[in-house]
Amino acid sequence: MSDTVESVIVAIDGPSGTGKSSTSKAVASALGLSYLDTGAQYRAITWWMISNGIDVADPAAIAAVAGKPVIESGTDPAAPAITVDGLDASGPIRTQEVTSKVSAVSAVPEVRTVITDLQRSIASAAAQGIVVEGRDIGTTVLPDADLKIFLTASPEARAARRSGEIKGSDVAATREALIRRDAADSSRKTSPLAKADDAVEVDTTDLSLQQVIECVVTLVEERRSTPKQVAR
Ligand SMILES: Nc1ncnc2c1ncn2[C@@H]1O[C@H](COP(=O)(O)OP(=O)(O)OP(=O)(O)O)[C@@H](O)[C@H]1O
Ligand SMILES: Nc1ccn([C@@H]2O[C@H](COP(=O)(O)O)[C@@H](O)[C@H]2O)c(=O)n1
Repeated sequence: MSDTVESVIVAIDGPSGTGKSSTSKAVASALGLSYLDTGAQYRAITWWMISNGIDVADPAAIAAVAGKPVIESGTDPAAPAITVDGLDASGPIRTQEVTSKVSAVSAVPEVRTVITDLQRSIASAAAQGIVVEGRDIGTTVLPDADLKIFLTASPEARAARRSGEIKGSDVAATREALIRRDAADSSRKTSPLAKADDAVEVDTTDLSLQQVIECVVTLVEERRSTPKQVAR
C-alpha cells in the first residue's frame, strides 16, 4: 500500500458572490492543494485593456490585442497573486471600473482562448492537485475535473454578503449590479456561466462559510476514496 495521496482537480463554479473564492481558498489550504482564481485573470486582462486605451465596447479591438498582456497567477491559497506585464495587479483589478467592464471583455472569444489555455497549463502543472474557481471551469476549461461543484445563493444573500464588505454600500444597488453581471455572463455565446451536468449543486443561502467549506472538503475526500467512473 502507498502513503501518497493522489492529485485531485476540483472545479468550483457559480454566480457572483456565492462564495467561490472564500470556499476555494479555504478548501485548497485545508487539503494542501493549489488554488486558481480565474475571475482575477479576466479582471487582469480587462485592467490591461483599460490602461492601454482599448475601447471595451469594441469586441474587434479587444480581439486584436488579446494575446499581448502577459498574465501570471500565483497558486498559493494563502497568498493569491496576479501580475500583468510584471506589475502587481491585485489592487487595480478590484476597482468598480474593472468590475463594470469585465463581462464585456470576458465575452470576447479570443480573450477566452488565451485565458483558457493559461488556466489549463496552470492546472496541469499543479503536482498535488488544484482548486480552480470561475464560471466555466466544469463545462469548458477542465471538463475532466475529478469533482465539480456549482455554488448558488439567493440574490438577496449575495448582495448582503457583498455589501457587508463595503461600509455604507447600498444593498439594493449591489443586488442589481450582481444580477446584471450574472445575466451578461450567462448569456454570452462562448463558455457562458453554467452548471456542468455532472456538478454537485450546493445552495449556500442558509449556510455559513464554514459549513460550505466543510461540505466541499467532505465531497473532495469522498471523491478521493471513490475514484471517478470513466464512461466506456
Ligand atoms: N456562506 C457564506 N455565508 C456568509 N458570507 C459568505 C458566505 N460565503 C462567502 N461569504 C462572504 O461573501 C463575500 C463574497 O464571497 P466570495 O468573494 O468568496 O464570492 P465569489 O463567489 O468568489 O464572488 P465573485 O464571483 O464576485 O468573485 C465575502 O465577503 C465572503 O466572506
Ligand atoms: N471562469 C471565468 C471566471 C470569470 N469570468 C469573468 O470574470 C468576471 C469576474 O469574475 P469574479 O469571479 O472575479 O467576480 C466575471 O463576471 C466573468 O465575466 C469568466 O468569464 N469566466
